[in-house]
Amino acid sequence: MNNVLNVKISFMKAGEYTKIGLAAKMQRNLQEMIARGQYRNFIKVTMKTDDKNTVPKVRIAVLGNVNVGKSALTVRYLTRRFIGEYRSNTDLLYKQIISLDSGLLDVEIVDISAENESDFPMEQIQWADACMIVYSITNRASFEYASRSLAELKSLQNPPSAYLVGNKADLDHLREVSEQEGASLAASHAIGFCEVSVAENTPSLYKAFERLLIDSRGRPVKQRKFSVSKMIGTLIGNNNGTTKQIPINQGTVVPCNKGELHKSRVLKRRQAFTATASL
Ligand SMILES: Nc1nc2c(ncn2[C@@H]2O[C@H](COP(=O)(O)OP(=O)(O)OP(=O)(O)O)[C@@H](O)[C@H]2O)c(=O)[nH]1
Repeated sequence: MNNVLNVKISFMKAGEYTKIGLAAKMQRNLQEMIARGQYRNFIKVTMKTDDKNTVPKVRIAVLGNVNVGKSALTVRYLTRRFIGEYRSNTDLLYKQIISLDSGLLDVEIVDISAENESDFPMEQIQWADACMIVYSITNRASFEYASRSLAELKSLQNPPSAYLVGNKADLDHLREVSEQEGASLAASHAIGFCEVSVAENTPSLYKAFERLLIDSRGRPVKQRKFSVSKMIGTLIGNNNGTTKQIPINQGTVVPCNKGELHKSRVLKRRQAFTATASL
């Protein structure tokens, strides 16, 4: 049995839909090969596109206090599924091509693990074009964290677009924050707001993400330190043992170790792309 299969394809002339379709087809074939046991440990598909023909990129940071449902919310948006438990203390980078009425968007979402309440994750916020601020309606401290985060955003010179989400609306009997308080906080920052239950699949969650994507597309492109490599990467199986794949449906997840992130890992991720797993 082969342990390693490394596949690299370059489509220089094909249109975006063709490239994405071909990459998805190749990914499916590879998954079948793994299922048949032909390759065990490590499979990588890299698709390079020419620089001129790229899908616009939008980066979203999902920010909120611990346990408010940031990971569940992000995965719900990307996969329409609810997954109850996630590893804490790990920032996760999700990549997915999303189709809006206005065209395709290459969306990257960082789900920021709020390890230390007093530390505002400035690096990730500066990286992002847009920010989804999440609190739990059952936890007042998380609402206060959201309020502080919005104040921090306001103080930035070029703040990302933002949207406020009150999660766990299904737990109304445990409610500590009224819907009116959420709406007022959002209104005071002139941003959108909705309450959702990620567990129960509230449709307004999708609209909230869409709003953020549309808002951030209308903003000037951020000047970034690092050039963008045009890559859709998929890595399935085990790699070096420091990161763990989270295979969820179709797409891409990059788990980033906390320590690494704090050393600008996310900002440098295009230079040192470590691991992606199929969503
Ligand atoms: N009842 C209910 N539980 C939810 C909902 N969303 C998330 N949860 C639960 O809340 C807990 C925390 O969810 P996570 O997605 O891990 O929260 P997080 O904000 O990413 O947590 P950290 O990574 O620790 O900061 C899990 O037990 C989820 O199952 C919801 O809408 N309703």
